[in-house]
Amino acid sequence: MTGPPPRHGAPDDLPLVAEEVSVVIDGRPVLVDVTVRVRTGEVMALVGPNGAGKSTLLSVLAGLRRPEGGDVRLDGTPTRSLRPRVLARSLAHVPQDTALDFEFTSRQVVLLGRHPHLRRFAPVGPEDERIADQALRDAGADRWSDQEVTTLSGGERQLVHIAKALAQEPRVLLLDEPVAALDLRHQLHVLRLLRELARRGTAVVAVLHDLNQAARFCDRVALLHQGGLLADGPPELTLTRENIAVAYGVRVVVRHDPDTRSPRVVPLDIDEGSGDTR
Ligand SMILES: Nc1ncnc2c1ncn2[C@@H]1O[C@H](COP(=O)(O)OP(=O)(O)OP(=O)(O)O)[C@@H](O)[C@H]1O
Repeated sequence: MTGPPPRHGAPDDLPLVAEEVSVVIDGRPVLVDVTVRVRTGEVMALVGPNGAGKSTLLSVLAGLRRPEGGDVRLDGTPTRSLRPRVLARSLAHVPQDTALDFEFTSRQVVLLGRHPHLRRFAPVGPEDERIADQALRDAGADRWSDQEVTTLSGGERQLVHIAKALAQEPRVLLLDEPVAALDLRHQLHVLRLLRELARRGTAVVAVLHDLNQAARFCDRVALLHQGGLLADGPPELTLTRENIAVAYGVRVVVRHDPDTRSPRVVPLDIDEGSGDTR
């Protein structure tokens, strides 16, 4: 496993903070006064209906989109004042769309994750290669190391992009639907990997659609609804029948699952007249 050694005793460490962030696209408010504090050693799920603003918020957190209002700070410094290369030494972002149209092998793509750490124009060295190979193994993508990424399946490509982010050895890891294209085994592999990264001191934020995965694998769930945070806290406090009805317009029951020891959301029916109908 790549990454920093386990860190203990810093539960209040907040490397990345977004304060009252607002985003307007084509005159329409997409995020409204959203405050998110990303904690070291924690896996945070970002959930919410389609179009709620999850990817937009993630790209704001990643410093890829400048918000119209509010501020994002990395270790207290506004991300807008950091050069992308400097930001990339601390923060990695795995986008939803991982399509690539250049003829790189998986290993070459993963080695790109080392570039923020290299001196300008310096080639990758043996240590970078070791870290990249370890990242490929950790992500479960080493089988395709020498295969061109344009020839990979969607799920294989997703794992390679996760490996690239691991090779960056970030303190903050942001992932947009990281398990969306993966089969059951690879979903579990990646979700367990995120937990292990958090245990070793990484701050992890993942956009997820599966509320039961969020409940089981995440310490905290932030529920976005119409561009605002409807709830933010431990899964059992955010994934309630009431919150889910408001956000998704779906009637559910929430049970305690004795096998996973976490809340389990069972959808019953669409609740006509409520939910995100923007
Ligand atoms: N470039 C853009 N131009 C116009 N509208 C946009 C643009 N980017 C985002 N939006 C709108 O902003 C809203 C939030 O989009 P976003 O992708 O953040 O949602 P999401 O919660 O990630 O959705 P999903 O679960 O479907 O991926 C949507 O209504 C979307 O149509």
